[in-house]
Amino acid sequence: MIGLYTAEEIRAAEEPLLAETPPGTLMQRAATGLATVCVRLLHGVYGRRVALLVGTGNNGGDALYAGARLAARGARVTAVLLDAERAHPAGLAALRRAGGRVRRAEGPDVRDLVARADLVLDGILGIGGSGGLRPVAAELSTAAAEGAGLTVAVDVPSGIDAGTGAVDGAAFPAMHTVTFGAVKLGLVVGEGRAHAGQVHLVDIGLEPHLPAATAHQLTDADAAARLAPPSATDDKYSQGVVGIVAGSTTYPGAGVLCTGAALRTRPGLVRYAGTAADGVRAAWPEVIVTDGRPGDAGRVQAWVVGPGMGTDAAARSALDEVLATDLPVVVDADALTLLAEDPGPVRGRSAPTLLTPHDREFARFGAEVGADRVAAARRLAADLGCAVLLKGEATVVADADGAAFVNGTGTPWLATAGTGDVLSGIAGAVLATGPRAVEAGAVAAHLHGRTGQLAAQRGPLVAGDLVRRLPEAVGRVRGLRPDRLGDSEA
Ligand SMILES: NC(=O)C1=CN([C@@H]2O[C@H](COP(=O)(O)OP(=O)(O)OC[C@H]3O[C@@H](n4cnc5c(N)ncnc54)[C@H](O)[C@@H]3O)[C@@H](O)[C@H]2O)[C@@H](O)CC1
Ligand SMILES: [K+]
Repeated sequence: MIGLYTAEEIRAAEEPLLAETPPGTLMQRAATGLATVCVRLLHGVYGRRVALLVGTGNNGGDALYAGARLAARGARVTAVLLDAERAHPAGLAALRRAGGRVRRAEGPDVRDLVARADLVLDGILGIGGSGGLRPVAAELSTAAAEGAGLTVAVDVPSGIDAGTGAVDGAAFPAMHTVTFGAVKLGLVVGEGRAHAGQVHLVDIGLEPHLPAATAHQLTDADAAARLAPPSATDDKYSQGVVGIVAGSTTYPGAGVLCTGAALRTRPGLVRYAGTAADGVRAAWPEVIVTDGRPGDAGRVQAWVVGPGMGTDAAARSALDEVLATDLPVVVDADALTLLAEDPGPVRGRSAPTLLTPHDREFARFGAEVGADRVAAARRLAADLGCAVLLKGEATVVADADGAAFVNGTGTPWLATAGTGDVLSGIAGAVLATGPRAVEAGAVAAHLHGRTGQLAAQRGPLVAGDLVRRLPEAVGRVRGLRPDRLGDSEA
């Protein structure tokens, strides 16, 4: 698992490391790593035009020292100082010694210089920044984005909150972020995720000083450990039997998709109970189907309740029946709408329980999600005493004790009808194998995202494509490199 940290946690870990190393050591490590990534991304350095956007803190120092290294290798480097009197003096001297040029941010030609660069390094603000970019910095960031060159953020894209990913005003839009010591939470969630682009982690020796992370991102290997194939001694009952209560005569498709996703994730045995029984039976002859109550379906190890089931009295009664069991439950869609009216039955549960709201469903429980998505998921989880999977571009899963996961897989093509029904089916299948609810949610989100990426390789996807591609996605998750940070390179 990849640990995700706030700016405060990073600063606390840096203190002892700074004390035990000669002055400037960490900045040199950071700048060396940064320059190395830039060389790789540029596919050669000689003659390339590099613009450094340099703020007043150590983040600007990192950019200046990295720029000096690139200049020494023949790049044409210009540092653009946002506050000429307060730029890192030793970094400036190093850049000048290496043949780099230095200029102020003011002037009509600066925008052009930035837009024409092959590489723009954002050293405006690091983890010491607060609030959005000031006007000149914002204008130059826009020029960088509109230009033809690579945009690379130093440590964090300037203007994002490193701990939450919130953007208050303007922020630097990076294609790549080279981050130091540990991955900051704000690089993988909320608006910060889109601004960070691909994240590259540079080791500066911080790891021994880092606390145990309270937020993580799963790798493929982590997810694969929860998606192990059946052993030789398994039978159809021993792999986690899933019960699905989803779909209705009005929305049979939700039942078909949710059931199919559970079946394709963990094809031991899936049972279905609900009024979409005919549709489910026709689509999935492998499933044991009843049009009666959940209790009529037979024994299961976990329930999924909600997608397309409606919100009438019969749906409420089915939800209450499922929640009254001592079995793990995934609560989704219509069941969330019902639950928001009276969350009592979830508060009293001791078995693993996972709620899977999107933002509007989340708000029905009393508060908007807001800019800090991890905090929002933690808050609702603590309030209800269960795990909460908050869907989004980077899905967040949090537990009542504060443990959180931020998903790193997926594609914007997943924003289409029925993909949520697929996610809850996957989550039910994983939950039936016995993990904590928060872990099941994290594995399900990871696999769902990977399946989306796989299906999107062939163009636009619909939810049924996800169900079809799930077995292949499970296989790929088992086989991929173990050290990937979502789509990013660690
Ligand atoms: N502490 C260390 O040992 C290391 C720090 N490193 C770098 O240092 C960075 C942190 O350095 P700093 O603590 O100097 O912080 P920053 O480089 O983030 O800069 C903070 C400065 O910016 C000003 N500022 C804050 N918000 C602003 C805004 N919205 N607009 C304009 N100015 C604003 C502050 O007044 C302060 O002077 C890290 O992100 C990393 O890049 C690395 O060199 C590795 C080692
Ligand atoms: K930066």
